[in-house]
Amino acid sequence: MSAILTIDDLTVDIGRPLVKGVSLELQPGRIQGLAGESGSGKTLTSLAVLGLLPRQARTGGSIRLGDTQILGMKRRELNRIRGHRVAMVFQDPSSALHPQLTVGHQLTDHMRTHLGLSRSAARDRAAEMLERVKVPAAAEALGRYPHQFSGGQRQRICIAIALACDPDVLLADEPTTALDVTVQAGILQLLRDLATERELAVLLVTHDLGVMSAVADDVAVMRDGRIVEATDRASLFSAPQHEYTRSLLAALPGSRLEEDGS
Ligand SMILES: Nc1ncnc2c1ncn2[C@@H]1O[C@H](COP(=O)(O)OP(=O)(O)OP(=O)(O)O)[C@@H](O)[C@H]1O
Repeated sequence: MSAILTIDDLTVDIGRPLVKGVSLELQPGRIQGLAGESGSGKTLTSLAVLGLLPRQARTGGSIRLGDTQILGMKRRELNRIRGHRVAMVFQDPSSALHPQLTVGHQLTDHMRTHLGLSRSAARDRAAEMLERVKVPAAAEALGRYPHQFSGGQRQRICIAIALACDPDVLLADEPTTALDVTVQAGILQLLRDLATERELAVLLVTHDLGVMSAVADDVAVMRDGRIVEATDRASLFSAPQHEYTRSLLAALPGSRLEEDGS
């Protein structure tokens, strides 16, 4: 299958080299995990895809969406791609939503801008999207404000907004880290289902290999700006090749228990 997004030998330098030759391919319907400890360059890699790096950042290599080179694209051109063909979900759903605008307003604004839908068509689609991400009482939910929802429901709303314009690629940066453990699994399952049914290519950035083991098809492990290991999920967890990957796996709660024999 051909890649929808291809990152090739990406470098990011902000006063010093921070991403040092990262290559990744995202395929439709698959979740590509990007793991590694804090500061390894995961977020800078996803920000580069969105063209959201700080102005002083110098980049090298290429990022192609289909056949289009998007690294170094002008802001105006990127705005058309961002939110429409490439969408994003961040760690903290509370700060991603505007507190003083209803959920319906935020969902429909986005669709009207990118898809040119009429007010009523956008509203119908917004209700459908909320239903799909399993926000209860979707039609009434459109008239409510973000603070009237739980953290997990807010993240579902962010996912609905991200997917409202039917993007090809979803970048999810620590999408469950800010959430209660009890709701994390539901959000991950939702991402898994959406990737499959919408042929969505997902880049899932997280430091948590437990999250990776739940949903990623493929996992790349980053350390100090480089990918040190990239393989399918089963191989990574059953036969990690790199010492650093093994140390990350050993830090997972389940493996500690196994080592203790308890
Ligand atoms: N605007 C910036 N200016 C200078 N250095 C930066 C900037 N943004 C990030 N860095 C540095 O780049 C490195 C990689 O950061 P990045 O946020 O990509 O890591 P990460 O793997 O996503 O970690 P985390 O999980 O903590 O977000 C870190 O050393 C960080 O301090």
